[in-house]
Amino acid sequence: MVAVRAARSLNCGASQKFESGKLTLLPKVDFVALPAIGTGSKLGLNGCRLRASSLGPIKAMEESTVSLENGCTPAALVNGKSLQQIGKSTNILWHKCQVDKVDRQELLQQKGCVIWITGLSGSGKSTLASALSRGLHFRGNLSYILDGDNVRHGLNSNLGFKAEDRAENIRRVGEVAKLFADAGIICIASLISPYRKDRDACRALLPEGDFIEVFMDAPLQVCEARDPKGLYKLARAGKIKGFTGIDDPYEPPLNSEILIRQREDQCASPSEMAEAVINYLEENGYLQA
Ligand SMILES: Nc1ncnc2c1ncn2[C@@H]1O[C@H](COP(=O)(O)OS(=O)(=O)O)[C@@H](OP(=O)(O)O)[C@H]1O
Ligand SMILES: Nc1ncnc2c1ncn2[C@@H]1O[C@H](COP(=O)(O)OP(=O)(O)O)[C@@H](O)[C@H]1O
Repeated sequence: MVAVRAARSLNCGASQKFESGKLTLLPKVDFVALPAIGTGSKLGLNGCRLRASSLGPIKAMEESTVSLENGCTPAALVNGKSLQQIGKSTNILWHKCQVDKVDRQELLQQKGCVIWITGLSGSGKSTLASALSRGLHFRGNLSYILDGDNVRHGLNSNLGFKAEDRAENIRRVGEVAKLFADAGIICIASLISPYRKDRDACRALLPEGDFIEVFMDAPLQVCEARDPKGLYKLARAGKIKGFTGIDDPYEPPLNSEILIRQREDQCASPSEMAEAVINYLEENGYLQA
């Protein structure tokens, strides 16, 4: 069963768009020939035009003067803007770009947001992420998946599974997802993300509504019976310590935007789950600029 908060819920029957597990091919995006860029020229995708305000000549660099106090300490002001300290970074300045999120969204004809899929190992997070990305692609919407397993192959390869490492894993993915959303992309983050506090911190990074939490509500028995990687077996045998659901906690969301309830005898197909999320996005205006 799939329950969607603030949008209509979906039952398990197949729909036209996802008949027999297949996605209907919708018209693809057309690319137009790009004119030479200069003052007043416009370029776009799908007939979309950039806002005229974006197209003025771009200054290579604002004249910046950093005055030094006492010979070595940077002053608090650069061109009237104050330098900041963020965490361990001192004397940093936020640079604004002439092309902003609204411009990128107009180009892509969609709104950037984060679909955050959380649940136990084996609950179907990666399966949903993949079906969703495919469904969006065939509709002409740009998405990108940040999968926990995959991100741990690179950006987060220095992190393990202790609570602090999981928290840092989620924090980094939350920050990257925020950048993707700012790029106008529908970012699909698929991680166990077992702690409520860490997920809520990611939610707080984004504008209201742009963090859409999807809870894969599959009981441990269902996930353990699936055990596609054999990890539950190893955890039960004591060969993996601190495995989520076995000897490490999972805190389910209390109020996720979308709930996907899976039981042995009642399980929506991957394309039905994807359709529920796409419906939510459509009904909440994310699939148009
Ligand atoms: N101790 C322990 N606990 C849970 N999971 C473990 C563990 N060790 C390895 N794995 C594998 O790592 C995948 C989860 O990575 P995540 O980045 O999503 O985890 S977390 O959000 O930081 O908790 C997870 O992938 P999924 O099965 O796709 O969820 C597991 O394959
Ligand atoms: N809706 C579903 N119905 C039946 N099996 C599913 C469903 N979603 C996922 N599975 C199966 O469950 C297993 C775990 O799915 P996966 O997406 O890898 O989970 P996770 O990413 O949460 O670890 C896979 O073998 C997958 O084929």
